Parts: sequence; structure tokens; C-alpha cells
Amino acid sequence: MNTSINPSINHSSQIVTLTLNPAIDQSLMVPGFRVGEVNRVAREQSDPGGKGVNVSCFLADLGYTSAASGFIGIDNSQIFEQLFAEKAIADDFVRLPGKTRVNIKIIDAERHRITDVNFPGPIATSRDLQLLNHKLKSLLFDHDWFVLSGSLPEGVPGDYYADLIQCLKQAGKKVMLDTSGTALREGLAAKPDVIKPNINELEQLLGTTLQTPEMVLAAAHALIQDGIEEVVVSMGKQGAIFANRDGHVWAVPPAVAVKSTVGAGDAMVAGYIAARIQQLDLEQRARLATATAMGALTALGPRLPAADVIQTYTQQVSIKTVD
Ligand SMILES: Nc1ncnc2c1ncn2[C@@H]1O[C@H](COP(=O)(O)OP(=O)(O)O)[C@@H](O)[C@H]1O
Ligand SMILES: O=P(O)(O)OC[C@H]1O[C@](O)(COP(=O)(O)O)[C@@H](O)[C@@H]1O
Repeated sequence: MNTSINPSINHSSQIVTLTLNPAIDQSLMVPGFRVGEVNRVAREQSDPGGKGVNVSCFLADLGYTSAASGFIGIDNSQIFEQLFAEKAIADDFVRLPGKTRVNIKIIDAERHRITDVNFPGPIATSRDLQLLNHKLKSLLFDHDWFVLSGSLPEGVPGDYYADLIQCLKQAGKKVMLDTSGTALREGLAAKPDVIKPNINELEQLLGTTLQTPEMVLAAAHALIQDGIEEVVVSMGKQGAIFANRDGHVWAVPPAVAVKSTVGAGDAMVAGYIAARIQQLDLEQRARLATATAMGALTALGPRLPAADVIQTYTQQVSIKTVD
């Protein structure tokens, strides 16, 4: 097992990210945002995003190429195509008629609060799903890791991830699942290798609140007992618990000057995958995943600071255990 972290090695693509419901994230800077009142936008920025797209972008900034697949709307695909070209991400998206959704992120820097308004996205037909399955089949040959991220658009059955995970595992692939609600509940039945719910998603899954790190760790262990190899539960500024059959670590970031928390979880997934490909041990995985998430917090949109900054962050992460 490798124990030294190198966030900036150049790696040829072993990774596929899947985003069935990408989004253009429109960030609105509204100091002192108030619900039910007239608010004024001080500044705005639009970034192509969605969970798997963000993972591919962060991987690119860490020096890892990836193939990105899923559905994008043909009417506003250009912003994605430009991003993929800039970051050398292989574009394996199936085009849908219409537009990719625009998700609104209201950033209130005064009160350090972000409000997400996520749209449902365009409808996929069974023909679109067939085209996607064909694409994914062709990606099986030379990719080892499949990262399945985000919500399912209308038209995609709730057990889509479960079926896909089953096929990928039969083909000997490693699968990381980062989703919520029904897609997570049903996806778990097929035993993805790794999951990264945030604490709210895990609470929703279990139908209970997890008030202490001990409760979070117990929930992670129950999932491991059920056949998930590794469980990463992210808890915002409280850090994240990384657990597997052999143990756990609780990685806590130092205080960070946050520009936006949108995409922090996706960055954590990207850093985690990079660490798995480098065959780092659990503590080093937690360090690199957390450092990458910290990097994402310092910018708007899916971009990281330079590799030496991420390297420095890995040393600043506190590693604890839950008593
Ligand atoms: N406000 C914050 N301050 C410091 N680190 C943060 C903050 N928000 C998120 N992070 C880091 O990013 C990781 C993922 O964030 P989280 O909000 O839990 O995920 P998600 O974006 O999936 O909801 C956290 O585990 C933590 O390391
Ligand atoms: O597919 P969902 O669950 O609607 O999430 C989409 C949103 O998630 C994001 O990928 C951000 O995710 P995280 O903050 O969890 O990392 C946004 O880019 C996008 O608007």
C-alpha cells in the first residue's frame, strides 16, 4: 500500500463518470438573502456542472483524465463541450432534445448560507437509455472505475443505478455511487464498492437523525455489514468519516475561507478516486479527498487551486477516530 500522496501525477483514463442529470449551475451572489422579500443580485456566474461532470473536472485538475457520460440537452450543450475540450475530458454524453437544466445557487456571503434550487431536468426516453447503455458498454473495455453521480431525470427508472451496478460488477469493475433518495436506496441493493452520502442523504435513507459522529459511524458500519466495501459520510465543515471493514478515520478540515460549498462533495469523490488509483491507505485517501474538497471551497465552479496547494492542504487535515 502506498502512503505518500501525489495529487498531480498524470494518469491516462481509467475512470468513467456518469451524470444522467447534469446542470448549468447559476450562482447568484445575494448578500443578506431573505426568503419572501425582494432581493438584489450583486454578481452572477454560470458554470457547467452536475455531480459527475464536476468529478471529471476536479479529476482533470488533479492530473487524471476521465471519460464523462450521461445525458446533455443539445440546445445548450456548447458550454459543456467547451469545458470538456479545455480539461481534456472525453465527451461520451448522449444528446437529448431540449436544454440541460439550469440550477440556481443563491450565495449569501454575509450569513455564510447557500440555498440550492435544483430543477428536475429534461425527460429521457427508453431509446435514450438504449443509446446510453451502448456507450457505457463501449467504455467497459479500458476503464476500471465507474463513478455514478447525482439524481435521475424523469424517464429513468429508480432502479437504473442498481441494474447498472450489477452489470459493472459482473464485468469486474469498481463502482462508486453518490446519489440521494430513491436512487440511493435502490442502488444500495446492488452493493456498489463505495458510497459517499452526505449526512442529510444518509439520514433520509435511514429515516432518522444522526446527532453524533458515533451514530454516523454506526450507520456506516451497518452498510458495510450489508456488503458495501467502503462508506464515506461527508458532514460539511465537520469533515467526513471514511469507514471500511478494517477500521475508520474521521478527517476534519481546518477553517477554510469558503467562496462556495457547491461541488465540495464532488471534489471529495474526485480526490477519493485519485487516492484509490494511487493505492493509498485509508488515512491518505481521507487526506487527499478532504484536501480536494477544501480546494473546491476556495473557488466558484468546478476548479481547484494548483497541485502544491492541494498537497499543503493534505498536511493540514486533522485525522481522528470516533471514540
Ligand atoms: N464550510 C466548510 N468548511 C470546511 N470544509 C467544508 C465545508 N463544507 C464542506 N467542507 C468539506 O467538503 C466535504 C464535502 O462537503 P459536504 O457539504 O459534506 O458534501 P456535499 O457537497 O456532498 O453535500 C466535507 O467533508 C468537508 O471536508
Ligand atoms: O443531481 P442533483 O442531486 O440534483 O445535484 C445536482 C447539483 O449537484 C452539484 O453537482 C453539486 O453537488 P455537491 O455540492 O453535492 O458536490 C451541482 O453542480 C448540481 O447543481
